[in-house]
Amino acid sequence: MKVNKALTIAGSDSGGGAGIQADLKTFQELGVFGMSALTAVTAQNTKGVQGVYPMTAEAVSAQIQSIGEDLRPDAVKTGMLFSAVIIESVSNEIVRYGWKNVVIDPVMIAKGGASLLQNEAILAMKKHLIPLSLVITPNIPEAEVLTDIRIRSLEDKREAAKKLHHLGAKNVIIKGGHDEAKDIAADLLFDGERFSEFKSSRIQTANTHGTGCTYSAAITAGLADGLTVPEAVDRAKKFIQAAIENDLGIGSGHGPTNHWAFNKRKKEAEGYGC
Ligand SMILES: Nc1ncnc2c1ncn2[C@@H]1O[C@H](COP(=O)(O)OP(=O)(O)O)[C@@H](O)[C@H]1O
Ligand SMILES: Cc1ncc(COP(=O)(O)OP(=O)(O)O)c(N)n1
Repeated sequence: MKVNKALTIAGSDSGGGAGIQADLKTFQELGVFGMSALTAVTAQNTKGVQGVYPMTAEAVSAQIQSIGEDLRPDAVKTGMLFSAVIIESVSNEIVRYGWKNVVIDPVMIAKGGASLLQNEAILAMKKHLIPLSLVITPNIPEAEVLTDIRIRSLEDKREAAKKLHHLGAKNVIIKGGHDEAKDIAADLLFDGERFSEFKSSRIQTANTHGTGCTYSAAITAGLADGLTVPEAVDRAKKFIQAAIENDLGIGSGHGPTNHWAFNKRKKEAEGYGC
């Protein structure tokens, strides 16, 4: 049996809804063997982030090397990277191992407003990491910071996507979660030549903690499985839609999504449901 493997390089969310916990749950649900390199520990729950405790850049490199020297991932994603030195170490390791299926979720700010990336790290992300990406998945505020384009329309999104492609990302997905006035959650994909949109109905809920992490992890799992970028995005969109629609209703703030929902729905469709 061929086992497909995916690595997440990201921060820990003690509340389990975002970060490395969301990534590993998503990998598991999509049948991919999950591995992790921790960049920071956050004390976090559905109400917000109470503390951020970064790892040293050496510790991040050492974890990635342990995986690179032995288990060899089929796809890699990055999430919260926190500092310029961690970004440089991660970029160096990606180059060292020649990893190509690289998904960058340029995590900057948690839903409650806490900063998960230092301001001076943005330049390092643009210079060192984005050129190594097969896919980058910014939300609208992140795309605005990375491109200096104010995004108010589809045309603005297209301009921002082109600029991110110019920075070296082979495929750019600008996510529509923050377009709250629209009843459709539309994610725009640009592959350097063509634009396409992946759409779903917008669900009215406060329980969207970790949507970006879960979505980018699902794309990474798809790439590890050998799907093309559009195929991986299409499946990831269905995965996140099911996860938001069936939220767990736990915690008193922005609750987590439901990582079981996609497979539960699939099993029910196949006649295994109760
Ligand atoms: N309320 C919602 N209803 C349906 N889909 C959503 C909703 N909020 C976010 N999404 C989807 O979740 C994924 C993550 O998007 P987004 O929430 O913008 O990321 P982030 O967590 O990084 O801010 C995207 O596919 C987006 O379209
Ligand atoms: C440790 C950690 N990493 C990433 C995030 C951000 O997750 P995201 O999927 O963007 O969801 P929200 O924070 O916006 O709900 C995080 N919170 N913690």
